[in-house]
Amino acid sequence: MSRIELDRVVVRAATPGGPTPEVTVLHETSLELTEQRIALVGPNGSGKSTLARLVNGLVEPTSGRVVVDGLDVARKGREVRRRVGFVFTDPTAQLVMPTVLEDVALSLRHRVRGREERAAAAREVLASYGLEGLGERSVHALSGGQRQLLAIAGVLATDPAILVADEPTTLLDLRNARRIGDLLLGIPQQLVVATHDLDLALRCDRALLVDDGRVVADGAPAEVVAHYRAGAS
Ligand SMILES: Nc1ncnc2c1ncn2[C@@H]1O[C@H](COP(=O)(O)OP(=O)(O)OP(=O)(O)O)[C@@H](O)[C@H]1O
Repeated sequence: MSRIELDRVVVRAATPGGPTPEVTVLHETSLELTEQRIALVGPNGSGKSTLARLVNGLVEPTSGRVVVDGLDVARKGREVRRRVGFVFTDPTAQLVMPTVLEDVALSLRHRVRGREERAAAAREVLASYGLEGLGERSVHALSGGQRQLLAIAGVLATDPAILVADEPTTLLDLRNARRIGDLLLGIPQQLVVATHDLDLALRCDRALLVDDGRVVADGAPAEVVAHYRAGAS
């Protein structure tokens, strides 16, 4: 299993024109994440996305270090991004090619050389996610559930060691949320998922409750979710 370490990480952001010149988005945080499935829960604006984005360098610490499988994210960003796949809430953020097949083929570009071989491999990927027959379609002509499935298929096709997902089920109906949740919980890679879907969090191995830029509870999901629910009632 992979290992994600945060060593005294602080994230501050400039707020030009705001009441203060900068805000602390994440107060000093040290963590070691070695479980297979880790959920980040907490209210809107608490810092879950920030924590998730630190793992692949989309957010840089103001101070402290983030280390992924021994690689310092600030120094080895490219290698880290190869190890860490990232899934966004809105899949259109990461579907960039005109058709479904081309999009998956793009994800396979480092692993499969040759146009024909890549197209064949992309078709296999689509079939394994139940998206066969949609290869020639525009990514914009898919349902929300199909689009999120395609985005995850594309990221997993790059063969990452870790998958970080930022609210991957927020835009989906119950059935698709469940389907995507089942898929994410079933992958062999380490999963870090920021989510408001407490059923999904409860099915993880560890949960962290983030509130106002601090990890305020950390441990077994049932306890952490109960703590979160008690605070919200
Ligand atoms: N670059 C930035 N500049 C200013 N403020 C920021 C910046 N990035 C994040 N913040 C603020 O930091 C806080 C945490 O944001 P973050 O997106 O991590 O929260 P979140 O828990 O993922 O929220 P949500 O559940 O609504 O997606 C928010 O108040 C946000 O406005």
